Amino acid sequence: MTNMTDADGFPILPDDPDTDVDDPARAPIAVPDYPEDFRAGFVCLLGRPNTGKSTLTNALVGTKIAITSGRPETTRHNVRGVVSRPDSQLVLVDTPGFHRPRTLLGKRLNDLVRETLAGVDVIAFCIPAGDKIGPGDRLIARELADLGKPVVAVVTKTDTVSRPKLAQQLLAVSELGDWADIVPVSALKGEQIDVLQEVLTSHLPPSPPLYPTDSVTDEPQAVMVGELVREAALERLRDELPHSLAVVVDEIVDPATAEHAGRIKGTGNRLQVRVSLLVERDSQKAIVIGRGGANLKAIGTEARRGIQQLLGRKVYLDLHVRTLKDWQSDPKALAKLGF
Ligand SMILES: Nc1nc2c(ncn2[C@@H]2O[C@H](COP(=O)(O)OP(=O)(O)OP(=O)(O)O)[C@@H](O)[C@H]2O)c(=O)[nH]1
Repeated sequence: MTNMTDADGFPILPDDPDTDVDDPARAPIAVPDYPEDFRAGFVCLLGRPNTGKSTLTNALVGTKIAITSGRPETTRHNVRGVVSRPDSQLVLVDTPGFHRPRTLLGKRLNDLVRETLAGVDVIAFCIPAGDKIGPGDRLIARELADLGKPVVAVVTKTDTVSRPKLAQQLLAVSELGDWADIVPVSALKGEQIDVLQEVLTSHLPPSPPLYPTDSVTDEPQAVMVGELVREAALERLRDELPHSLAVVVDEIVDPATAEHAGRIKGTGNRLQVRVSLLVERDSQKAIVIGRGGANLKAIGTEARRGIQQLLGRKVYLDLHVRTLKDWQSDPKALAKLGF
């Protein structure tokens, strides 16, 4: 390594002819010194909806970055978290659930999953300890067998079953495919998380760190803010609006640095966050707003709490409900929403 450093004190790395410059995610970044045997790479958490992928991502990274909820299919973005340790860096890609395409949105999600898998070093296939292995799991196992990548079978939610049941499930999972390893974990209780970290890291290639070693996620702040709002909305609306809700962060204005400082009266130095909740029909708009605005108020309160925790400062959250007709089946609308 060279002794030259940039303005922030990071060493400036020499050009590396082996670097795949076409893939920005693989390009080395300037980082403080790292050991020669450092390992780094991407891991993708995969599994049917509701198998605990988001919760496990959060447990591995140690900070809330992916959304979780009791409802299936809540993860629409590939949220990445970075686990940095002295000898390794694990970049987590939390994928949307694998499911049969219903709307165009469903189809896009599956394409996204396959695209994601092509670029990772190791795959973690999540199967809950208490769920019977079904056709969905077999479908995923078949797809994974052809990839030629190491797959670690992760038996999740071990706190929900007895020891004998867990032993049975481990046996059933071992018969489902040819796994590099099988690791039982409870993300909720924090059990075996370190073991899973070790096992996943063992499948990473030798590589310099891929991200600054202090970063938790590479998701733009706005996406994380949007996910927190969507999580709060899904929790509040339960069965009323399963899949027709999208969230767009219109604007995040910091009065301390913005040119038009203090645009909203009475909000002081709070960060001003404007978010639109998009529904497909006007009737759904009424549901989101609720009687006397009760739903919107509750969603705002819950989301603001999460955003303040995430950003570590007071936030003024401005929520709008808008109708964008049939957004789930409109490719232009989908592209605009980042799908
Ligand atoms: N008891 C228990 N519950 C868990 C555990 N991990 C996740 N859960 C619960 O299982 C449900 C689904 O978890 P998620 O992490 O949202 O699952 P997911 O696979 O990311 O779901 P999708 O985003 O729909 O694909 C939530 O209610 C979690 O609280 C665990 O270790 N133990």
